[in-house]
Amino acid sequence: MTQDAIRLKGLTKTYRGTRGQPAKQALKGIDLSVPCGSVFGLLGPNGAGKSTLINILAGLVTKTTGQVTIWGFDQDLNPRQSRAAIGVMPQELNLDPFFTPRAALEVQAGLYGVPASQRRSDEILAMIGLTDKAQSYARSLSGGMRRRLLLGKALVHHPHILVLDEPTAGVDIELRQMLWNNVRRLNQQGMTIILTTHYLEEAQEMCDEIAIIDQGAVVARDSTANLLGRLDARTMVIHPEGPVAALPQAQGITASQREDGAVVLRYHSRQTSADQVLSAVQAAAITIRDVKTEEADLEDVFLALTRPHADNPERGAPS
Ligand SMILES: Nc1ncnc2c1ncn2[C@@H]1O[C@H](COP(=O)(O)OP(=O)(O)OP(=O)(O)O)[C@@H](O)[C@H]1O
Repeated sequence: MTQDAIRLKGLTKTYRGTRGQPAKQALKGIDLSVPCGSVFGLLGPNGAGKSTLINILAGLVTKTTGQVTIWGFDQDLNPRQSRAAIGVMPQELNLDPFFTPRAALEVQAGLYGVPASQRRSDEILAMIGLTDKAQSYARSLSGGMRRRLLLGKALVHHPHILVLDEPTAGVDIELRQMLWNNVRRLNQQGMTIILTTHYLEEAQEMCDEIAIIDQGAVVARDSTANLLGRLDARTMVIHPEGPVAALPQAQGITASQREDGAVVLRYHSRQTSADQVLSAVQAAAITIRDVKTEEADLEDVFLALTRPHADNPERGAPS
């Protein structure tokens, strides 16, 4: 299958105002495609519209206008097939406290019409590390175990696409690693993964492609590598051998000195090469004891794209 796992065209959502509140347009015409087999990150500040988007995909929120195609099925024309193609691990720990993990998986499989012969509850329990808790009440499970059970529930109907809404918010390192190992394995087996996260480092590490949403619109959508390449701000930090008489001076380079004596040189790699920066250092008669350069990370890109100020050159039309 070469087509997109998800395709959104002109997707809008306006929540009706309640109790005198004005209506809120949470999505303002989203065009977005998620390639099959990718790990796709959906990022954005609080209130950007990520949950609204995910809930529309999951069939939990009704869109206002636009077209949603999931695994080739138009959500309006083929609601059953499009729902069957996607599994969602929600943010909230909404589990029935009186169900055991095994029962929760079986009931969920029943809801999706998975015949008993095709259910894989034991396999899923093993994968999420809950085999020995299979018969315990959900209310006796720890927060981490509940989260794992939610992942299991999202997988009962063998979906092509797995959506994870803030899966690692507030979880410990062990659980985070377990989740990511599972996600990587599922992706290697061909599953398309869509995830929202507040941990940009995590998105940088996990996602091949990223869309950044801000105020209901896509402000960037690119491969993670390209997004990182977009910001060409560089910092070179030089630890000099001895005291510095004068800071380097050259066009395109902003030099400053830290309290520990290190000289910090900021430049843009598209205009100034590292070689030119080093020449300026030499010209200032600074002997280098140690040098390191720092590149922009996803956090820098994210801030540059979602900063609410008008003087934000990065914040242009979506690519
Ligand atoms: N049921 C609702 N009724 C009215 N407004 C809503 C409703 N749900 C969300 N909104 C508003 O729509 C906008 C987008 O919210 P949404 O929850 O989709 O954002 P988000 O990006 O998921 O944020 P967060 O990261 O904080 O979860 C916000 O302004 C929010 O207040």
